[in-house]
Amino acid sequence: MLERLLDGSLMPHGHCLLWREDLLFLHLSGDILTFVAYASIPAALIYMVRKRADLHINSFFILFAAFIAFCGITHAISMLNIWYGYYFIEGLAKFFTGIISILTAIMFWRLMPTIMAIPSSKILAQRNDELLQMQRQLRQANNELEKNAVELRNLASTDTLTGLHNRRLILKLLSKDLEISTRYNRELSLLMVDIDHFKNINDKYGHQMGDHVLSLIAKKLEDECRQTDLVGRYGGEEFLIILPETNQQAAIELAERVRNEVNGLDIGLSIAISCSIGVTSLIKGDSITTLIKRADDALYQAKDQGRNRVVSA
Ligand SMILES: Nc1nc2c(ncn2[C@@H]2O[C@H](COP(=O)(O)OP(=O)(O)OP(=O)(O)O)[C@@H](O)[C@H]2O)c(=O)[nH]1
Repeated sequence: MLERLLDGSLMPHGHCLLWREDLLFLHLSGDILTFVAYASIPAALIYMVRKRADLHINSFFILFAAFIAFCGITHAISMLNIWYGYYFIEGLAKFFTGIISILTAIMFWRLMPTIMAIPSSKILAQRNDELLQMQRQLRQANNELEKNAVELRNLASTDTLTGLHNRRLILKLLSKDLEISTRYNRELSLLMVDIDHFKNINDKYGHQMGDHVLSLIAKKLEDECRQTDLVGRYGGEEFLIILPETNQQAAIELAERVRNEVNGLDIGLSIAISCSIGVTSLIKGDSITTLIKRADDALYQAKDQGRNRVVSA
């Protein structure tokens, strides 16, 4: 075998293409088309890699571009060798193409798990649907949470029996009004309303009737006040009315009207309903504690003087 190689009988005879034009055309056109394609594919791959730097298989695409480029070069040289004899250069190009092909094949197989893990467009569409559904559910849950939060806020600030502001909120509002009135030197008055002998109603007619009377009186207080006045339930049968921009005289007049209306309530009970009211107005240097204390003291005096009356501090 070695002797046959050395004596020259195994050496190829060259590309004479049998001296036929049709074969020449066939080979040439095939090589030209392949060369054009092999030149444009690496350009497309490099363009893609530059635009999609986020893809983690970009090193494979670069190697693949080099592999295609070398294949193109081999085809180009084989065209030249139809007329010339650059067989060494062609052999060299084929050799490097072979090496780069092997590297590409190895890298391709190594990347196979990564490529297989890329989800198909069908799976992506399915996941997208799932995400959209989750988003809808989250939005719905969020709406319910917001609704609950509003309800909780109302519960935290509203007295459930009467629907008035509860003690926490009315004190907070009073503190705010006090601050504003003090700063801008405005008038502010306060009524402390307490139902007289309320215990008797509970004792005689039961707690449920007591609740009913409480809510009727609460409604009456609200009806008698202006929109800008603030009515709250301060304790069991005790109410606080904040009267912004109201002087003592106007507050006493309102208190008398309220007392009269409550006294005139006809609930069909044998016990007459009445209330006592302590009135006070803001004076310089007042704090929420001194203001409430004065209203409370006035209320105490009203009770002391026989109830169903208004006392101003
Ligand atoms: N039905 C009902 N009763 C309540 C509520 N909160 C407090 N009370 C009752 O209100 C009554 C208050 O009684 P007292 O503090 O003795 O006062 P009073 O009977 O109104 O007498 P004076 O205030 O002195 O005129 C008690 O019997 C409490 O149980 C409530 O939410 N519903």
